[in-house]
Formats: sequence, structure tokens, C-alpha cells
Amino acid sequence: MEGPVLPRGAWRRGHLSTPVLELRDVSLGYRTATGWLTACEGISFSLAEGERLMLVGASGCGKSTLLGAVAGFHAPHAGQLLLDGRPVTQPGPDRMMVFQEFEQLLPWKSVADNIAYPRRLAGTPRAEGRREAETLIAQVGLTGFADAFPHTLSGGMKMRVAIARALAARPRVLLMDEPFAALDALTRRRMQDELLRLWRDFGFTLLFVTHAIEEAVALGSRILVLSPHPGRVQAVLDVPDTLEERAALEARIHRLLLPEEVALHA
Ligand SMILES: Nc1ncnc2c1ncn2[C@@H]1O[C@H](COP(=O)(O)OP(=O)(O)OP(=O)(O)O)[C@@H](O)[C@H]1O
Repeated sequence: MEGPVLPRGAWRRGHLSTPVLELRDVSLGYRTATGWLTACEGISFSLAEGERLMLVGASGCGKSTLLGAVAGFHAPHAGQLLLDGRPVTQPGPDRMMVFQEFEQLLPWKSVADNIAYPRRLAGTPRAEGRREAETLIAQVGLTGFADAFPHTLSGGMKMRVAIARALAARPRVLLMDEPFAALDALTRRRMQDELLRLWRDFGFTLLFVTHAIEEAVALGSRILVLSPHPGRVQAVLDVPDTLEERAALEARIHRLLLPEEVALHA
């Protein structure tokens, strides 16, 4: 197989010590029929180039809202949200999002055209976009499917296309919102391994939402644990290297997220 057409760190810009993403005391919420609903509050963290930060927390603690704010879909109610030191004000191809839904591809475009689409929008010539797409197709294990249409693919294959499309845009941060939650257990495991392999190839910066603690420990370099609704930062934990230490970290996060259940089993 050809080497990555997008070499490791191709879309890197800043100095290594400058955070790619920084949240300072960010609060987010929604105006509802009955008033203001705070989704999460006082959130501060920064994400360095090449880091893999996992957001975990109970359902409704604001994980997707937080990711959506980084994507530029919601403005903070309070605080600052900075990408490369500049406030995020709108969505952009520098923050590509991969969702859980299988139907996130353009159904009328082939696999290659879906993957090339963000680059085409950015003005990349068709032939170059196609060449990049074909290399990415090989890298996500879909050789032979460049001209297939999304409806002919399995859920796992669609997810591979969505990841390749996001990487094609060379985002400053790759945003993933429970991307593997709808896959069967085996495919999910395989996709987790593939994501780490792609990360080793490309060195992208990752912000990943999951409520699966094992997935967070398997994929993250750091884990941010949010408290239940409205979400606040409960802990930010480095993921260690050894299996024993990782098992201990999983147990610790379980205790943080499910204190009652742990007490029941004590
Ligand atoms: N469009 C919306 N309008 C009003 N309230 C919303 C909207 N979207 C989310 N919320 C509320 O904001 C809070 C946070 O929701 P969010 O989806 O961010 O949580 P989450 O941690 O991602 O949950 P889950 O793990 O179940 O996906 C919840 O109380 C939810 O009901």
C-alpha cells in the first residue's frame, strides 16, 4: 500500500506548546419553552496537538452539547472557546465531526466522491481529490469500494468512509460523537483498533465523546469525566500504559460515575 498521502501531522500548524483547543469556564445551554436549561457549566480544559481527549459522563450531562459547541453549532453562554487561540464563532472544515448515525454520508455520491467532497469544497482539483480519496480508502481498509454508493455498504464500512472523509479535510481537531455506539461489539472493537492505527499514521488531534468507560480507556490519552446534569468537570485523568493501571483507571471512573452501584456491590 502507498504511504499516507497526508503525512503525519500534515495539517499541523501551531507550536507544540500552544493548545489547539482551549475552553475557559465555558457554560452551554438551551432556551426552552419553560426557560433556560443549562447543559454544562464552568468547563475548562485544553487540548494539545496530537492528544486524544475522551469526554465521558452520564446521559444528559452535556457531552454532545460540548462537542457541538467546539464544532461551532452552539455559542457558549459564558466563558471562552478558542481554536488556535481564536474564538470559535461558526462551524468550519478545521473541525470535522463524525457522528454515530450510519446515514451521515451523501447518498448520491460514491465512496470516493464522499471522501473527496470536503477537499473539493476547499478548491482542490478533482484529480488530486480523487487521488487523496483513493489513498484514504486504502488506509481505512476499503480498497475496491471507491465507486460503491453508501447504501451498498455495511454500518462499519459507512463509518470507515465517514472517518476517511473527516481526515481528508485535515481538521485541526477531529470530533467524534459516540461514533461506534451503533456497531455490533466485534465491529466496534475492530474500529477502535483501526482508529488508533490511523492516529499512529496521521497524528491527528481527537476529541471523542463516549459513555463507554472501556472505550475511553482504550482510545484516550486523557479522559475528562463530567458530573451528571448539568455537567461540570469532575476529573481529568491521564491514561497509563500498563494493563493493570488501565484496569485501575476504569474502576476509578466507574466509581466516579456510578458511586451508588459501586456501594451496592461493595
Ligand atoms: N436542542 C435541545 N434543546 C433543549 N435541550 C436540549 C437540546 N439538546 C440537548 N438538550 C438538553 O441538554 C442536556 C445535555 O444534552 P446532551 O445531549 O448534550 O447530553 P449527552 O451527555 O450528550 O447525553 P447522551 O449521552 O444521552 O447523548 C440534556 O438535559 C438535554 O435534554
